[in-house]
Amino acid sequence: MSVAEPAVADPASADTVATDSVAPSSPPAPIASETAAIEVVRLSHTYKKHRALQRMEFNVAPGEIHGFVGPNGAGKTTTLKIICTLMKPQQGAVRVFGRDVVRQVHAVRSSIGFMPDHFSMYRQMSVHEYLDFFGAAYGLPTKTRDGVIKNVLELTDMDGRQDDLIKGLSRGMTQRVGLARVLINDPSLLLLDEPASGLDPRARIELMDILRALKGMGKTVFISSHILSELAELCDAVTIVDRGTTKFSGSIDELLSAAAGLVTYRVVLDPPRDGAPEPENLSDDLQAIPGVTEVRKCEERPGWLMTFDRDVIPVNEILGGVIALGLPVVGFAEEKKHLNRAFMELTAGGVREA
Ligand SMILES: Nc1ncnc2c1ncn2[C@@H]1O[C@H](COP(=O)(O)OP(=O)(O)OP(=O)(O)O)[C@@H](O)[C@H]1O
Repeated sequence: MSVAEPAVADPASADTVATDSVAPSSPPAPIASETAAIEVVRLSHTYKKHRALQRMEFNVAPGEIHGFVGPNGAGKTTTLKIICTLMKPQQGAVRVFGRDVVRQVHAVRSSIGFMPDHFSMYRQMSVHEYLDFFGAAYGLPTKTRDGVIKNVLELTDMDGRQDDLIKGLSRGMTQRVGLARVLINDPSLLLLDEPASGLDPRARIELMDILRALKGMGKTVFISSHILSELAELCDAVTIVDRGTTKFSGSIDELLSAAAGLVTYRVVLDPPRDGAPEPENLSDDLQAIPGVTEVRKCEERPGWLMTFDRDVIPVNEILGGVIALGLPVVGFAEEKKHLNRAFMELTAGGVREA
């Protein structure tokens, strides 16, 4: 990593670093609030003879958390590397806050923080030494670095861990240090390639909470994953890609309506008093409600998952059917997990379950 030209990622992972940049002679012009955080326009990329991206097209609005989802080999990492200026677009254009990733590479780099899917850490360093190293690489003056490091450790819920050695950290903690690293230059846009991969459920939830807090600070978060359900609760919008093409790009609500009529609702019942068992045949009773196609117990949270086709039977009739059974209903809400079904329809490859 060069100090004068802070890399936004592990340079070793770059295939073709964009080098024909034009150094800005004056500070970049202010960004209009309506300018898209990311614009990908008819982006194509071929590795030797293998076409990885074919006229990929989508926009990311500023301030949103935007999921980038696709099966293995769909082209997510290639797209991310082009957005973060580690590779040049062969065809098409990419702009970050209105700035071209080839012609305005310095301005783009100063506005982004990229966390690759695999990144090497200096395992013998303490957390503070590691972040201080990257702070220096980003050109932060020595006297301000400690304050910045304190801030990014707070943001990533790592305060008090600055003296821990990186080699002793769990995978979840290591990911947080990686996130702290990309926050060092206070980027407006975070590009995160599969940040939740390999994390246990608790670490995933904690990571998602941190990303929500970063959104609350006005940052735009672009996050890739194989797993749509992992992002559904987090994201405002999602782009689904398969075999290098965009299959869907829009809000989660638009994705829901683009999906087939099949939906899953989670019904939560007031638990029986004094540890008494749930009513017998509960599953069969729910299954017997007209229009219900599948019933199963929710594994992660309390409640039962009921699947039905809302184009065939209105949601309120299903709820009416549950209440008519005399069950003490305390919750009835749509499960975003059935987005997986939309994903399966939109992609040929399918989704890897968490
Ligand atoms: N350096 C490379 N040389 C040749 N082919 C490559 C190279 N990098 C990626 N590819 C191929 O390009 C396609 C897109 O790969 P990419 O890594 O962008 O997909 P991805 O969606 O990130 O996949 P994954 O989720 O598995 O990381 C894949 O078929 C992949 O094998």
